[in-house]
Amino acid sequence: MRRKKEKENDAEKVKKRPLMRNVFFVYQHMRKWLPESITVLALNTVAVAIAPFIWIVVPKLIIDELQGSARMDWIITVLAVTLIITAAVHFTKEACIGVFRMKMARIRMLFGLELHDKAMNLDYHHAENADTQNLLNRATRNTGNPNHGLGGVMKQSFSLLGYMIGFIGYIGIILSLHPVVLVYLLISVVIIYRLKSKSDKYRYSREDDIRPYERKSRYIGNVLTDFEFGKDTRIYQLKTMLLDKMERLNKRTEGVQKEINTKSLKVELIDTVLVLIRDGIVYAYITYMVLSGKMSFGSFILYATTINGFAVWMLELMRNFTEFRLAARYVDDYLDFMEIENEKILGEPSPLPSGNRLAIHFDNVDFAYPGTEKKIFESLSLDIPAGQKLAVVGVNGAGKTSLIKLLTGLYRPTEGKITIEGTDISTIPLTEHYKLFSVVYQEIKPVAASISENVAASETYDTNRVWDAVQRAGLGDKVNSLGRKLDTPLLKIIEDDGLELSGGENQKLALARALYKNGPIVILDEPTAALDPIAEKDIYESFGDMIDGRTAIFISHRLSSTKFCDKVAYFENGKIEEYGTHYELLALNGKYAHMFNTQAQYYQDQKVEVTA
Ligand SMILES: Nc1ncnc2c1ncn2[C@@H]1O[C@H](COP(=O)(O)OP(=O)(O)OP(=O)(O)O)[C@@H](O)[C@H]1O
Repeated sequence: MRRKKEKENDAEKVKKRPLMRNVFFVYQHMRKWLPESITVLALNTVAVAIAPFIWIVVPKLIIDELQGSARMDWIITVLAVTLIITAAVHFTKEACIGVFRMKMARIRMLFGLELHDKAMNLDYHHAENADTQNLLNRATRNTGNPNHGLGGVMKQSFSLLGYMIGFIGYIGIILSLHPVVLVYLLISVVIIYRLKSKSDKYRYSREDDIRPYERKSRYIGNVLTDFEFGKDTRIYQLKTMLLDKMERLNKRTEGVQKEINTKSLKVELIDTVLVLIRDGIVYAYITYMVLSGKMSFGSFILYATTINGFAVWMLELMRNFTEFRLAARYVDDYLDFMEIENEKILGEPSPLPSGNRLAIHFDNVDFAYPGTEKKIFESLSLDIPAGQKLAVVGVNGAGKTSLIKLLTGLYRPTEGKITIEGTDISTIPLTEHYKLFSVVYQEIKPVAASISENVAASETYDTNRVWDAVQRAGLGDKVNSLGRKLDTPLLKIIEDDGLELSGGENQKLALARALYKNGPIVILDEPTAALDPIAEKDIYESFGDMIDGRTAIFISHRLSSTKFCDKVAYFENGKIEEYGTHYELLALNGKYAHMFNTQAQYYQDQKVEVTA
């Protein structure tokens, strides 16, 4: 089973982008964003390539000179020049490391910004898709971890070219010793390298198995530490269940990691034995050459330091190269995410319908959520004339919120079309389309920013308009009672004195945001669920004023609220079962009337009980 999976993974790898393409992708961006980073890279390359040879060549020169004419002034000059060059090379390397580290951090941040921008602009259905979330997690490691993917390519490039040039220098010296020695050294290096890259490939493929465990475990970690889950986790004692789940996930992760480690340990062992044999043979050969008088003592020192340095150099080069290759492979994760395509608009882009009174038409719409079979809507048709206030009601799961998701463009119908003022919405670019709607959802999450910024959804805003929206949404008194008024920061997550609003206050804030946006189509999805009865009554009474003649859709389980709407559509299983005014539907005495009476009866019974 595992074999099969490994093969599948390998086959998938073959389909991946060429590694050099990934590397050039990183270099292109380095050049585009911070061209000086390439200069630093080049300087460091020269320093790295020169450094080891200074103290390989100079001892030979000095020993040969001592055994020959022994000119002290010559020796002192060589030593002085060598010391100056060593100091310059050392300083260049150190300075480059510091500067390059800063440049890399900046470039990773810029890659991160592009990633966030992409994530925010992805079609909404991706936000609910586990595969896309996995891709995003993998892509985020590229920008968050300096050793991984994009960061890894930059980091490993820093010394890699220097090591490669130095490698050529080593080859030249060893070739002058004996070509067979060079061939032998190279063969052993190739064997070790192949073993290591196989082990790295295995690691890469097995990390795919770990990822879902990590994601689930991270989710549980968030639930356990998130303020918002605090009540549920305590009252229902969810802690034990969640910790047990987390423990199981961590054990699975550990299991896979153990298999990966065992494999790389075996490779390390073979590597050590090969290095031992390799060095043993070469040292025996040069010792023999000196003893038989075929090599000077100076040359012995030269070759001994070369062979010694070569082994360390090769290991560094291989490690560097392997990590460079691996990092370049992981750049795929970033590109996979960045290359996710949004659905294209159909045909020529249409301009946004203009005006504040827009008619909406659902024309034979079919819809199933991506990756699911079940049709939520089948041949659904619905007309909402311009300026109409439509109440959408029905039991849980009837499709009310799905209707809104389709209208606002978060999902696209599988069949049929939705038009606004006759324009098929699938021909309107989404960023334009979103401008049409002022929506208040049942669940609202303010962001950690000031009240004004939350209302205006921007750092720049018109304070008078923000005040107006806040007051109309019924939040005026609350804001007036705060020391910093509209500038009060929300949430404690960033500011210590951040304000935590109650559920109902949050809903009023969402209402204020919708009023501020002033979109021509207003959608209220259970906007009063968390409001107290007085606030709810105030909102209903000012509903007409808030809507101000716009087309509005009002989803609510509180059927008394539908009285404020022109029409009511009663949904069941994705179909409109009943349609008419509130009073028409009551007179019909069907499902809507039954639901309404059930709710009303509950209140009447309470009244009777209290009177009794
Ligand atoms: N992202 C999704 N993927 C798959 N199915 C979904 C998704 N969101 C909702 N559904 C399914 O679509 C159906 C309709 O859900 P929808 O949220 O539209 O109902 P609703 O009428 O708004 O319910 P409620 O009154 O509880 O808010 C439900 O069966 C639900 O399970």
